[in-house]
Amino acid sequence: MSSPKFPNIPLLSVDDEAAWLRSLSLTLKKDAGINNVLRCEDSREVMELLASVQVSMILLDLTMPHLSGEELLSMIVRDYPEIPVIVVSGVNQIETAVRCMRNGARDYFIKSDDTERLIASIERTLEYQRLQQENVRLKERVLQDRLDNPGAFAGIVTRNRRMQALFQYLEAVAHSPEPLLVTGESGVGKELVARAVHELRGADEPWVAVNVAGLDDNVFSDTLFGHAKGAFTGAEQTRGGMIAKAGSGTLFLDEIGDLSAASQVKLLRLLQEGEYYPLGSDYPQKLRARIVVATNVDLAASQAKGHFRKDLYYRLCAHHVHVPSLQERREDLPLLLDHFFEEAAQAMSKKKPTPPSELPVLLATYHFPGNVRELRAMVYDAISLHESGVLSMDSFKRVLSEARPENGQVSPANSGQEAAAGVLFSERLPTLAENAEMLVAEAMKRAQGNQTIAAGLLGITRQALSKRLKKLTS
Ligand SMILES: Nc1ncnc2c1ncn2[C@@H]1O[C@H](COP(=O)(O)OP(=O)(O)OP(=O)(O)O)[C@@H](O)[C@H]1O
Repeated sequence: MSSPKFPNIPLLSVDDEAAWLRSLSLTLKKDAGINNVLRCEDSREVMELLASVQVSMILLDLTMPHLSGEELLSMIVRDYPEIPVIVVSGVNQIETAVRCMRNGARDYFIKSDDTERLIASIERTLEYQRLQQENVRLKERVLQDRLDNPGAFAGIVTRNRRMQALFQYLEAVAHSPEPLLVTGESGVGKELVARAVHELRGADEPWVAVNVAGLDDNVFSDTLFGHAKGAFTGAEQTRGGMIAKAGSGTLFLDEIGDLSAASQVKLLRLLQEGEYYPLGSDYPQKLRARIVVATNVDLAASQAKGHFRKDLYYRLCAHHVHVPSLQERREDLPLLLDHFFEEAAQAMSKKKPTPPSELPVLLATYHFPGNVRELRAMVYDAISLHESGVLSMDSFKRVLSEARPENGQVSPANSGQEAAAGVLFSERLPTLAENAEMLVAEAMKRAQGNQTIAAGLLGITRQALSKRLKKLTS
């Protein structure tokens, strides 16, 4: 099977020496995996070629008959200023190098130099171009405020602005070869996001998900890389491993923040080298799949504390999206509720029930530590108990009251920090009656005027709340 072209837009190498062109192409392929190179031996043909073919960069010799490299450089910079030109010349003169750089060359190398520096410069240029293209695509998307492929996100129910912006970003980076890091609290929909990216890249390719939390290093290696027959006692069959299974599709590594230190080294090597050895095999295999990783751990903090490798962290967050918690996108609650009512009723072959109108109000007072997954579980529980008529709110109320801490403190729906920080008192301590008044007002606000829900938040009966409200207004 022929390996995919890299980079997807070809490099153009211009030199009158055919043997040099051939040897440079071989070196680029062997040492940098660059296998998409156009060669041109006649400098007079370059401008015509550029008019018909798109190239990502030009490697240009200087000493050539008919049209010299310096003359050609000026013409390229004038007509195609966006194409970077790296001069690769036999001329070892500082003045020539300075002149070329002044005239618009991006870099200058002597043919007798070792090729490592040249390759590093080509890689930097390609990376710079990739980021530029990504930037342009992002700008276009933000300006147009639309999605090219909304179908890929059909499974993610939302009308939140941040989620829409996240979808636009994902469309811009979907085809990048670099890994994608998806972070967010547990149950926010990270795997759904990863699947949407897979969809964007062409869902016909395989999707392979591996939860790496708690895998010891041997199991991690065997799961991902596979092994040759007889690699260890009990290895009676060859195992292809998950990377091979993912082919050119997506390899989703969940809970990456919990990856063991030894496995972090292996993952880093895989990403750096783009290939791996199945255990007991001497034949390297190519990584072709897109790697998408997810975690609810704060990886930046984790690497700062030394729990997660810094180099791997930077490699993984080439592209990064953070999925906001459900609490940060409360406007999605009614939509998600409706979606899960439909889904659960269908799964249990029941008629979709009519939910009481106070239900979204009640749920809006809750902080949902388990995010969308928790909401989904609540709905499924309620539907399983439901017989007919209007849906009962009992199962929802039970979860909410169980979530209330023993000391009666209510976890605020819109500010986790408030509870942690406690109440700040001014110099004059408010009286108990004043405090009670403030609490009642806050509960009524959060319950959007619904007395049953407000009473639940305050841990008193509806009648007791009603009495207090009457007192306040009398
Ligand atoms: N926006 C959404 N629309 C519809 N369903 C959703 C949405 N977000 C999450 N879900 C559902 O919630 C559940 C949890 O989602 P998912 O597994 O993607 O979360 P996660 O962030 O990957 O969780 P974890 O951190 O535990 O791995 C799934 O059943 C998923 O289908």
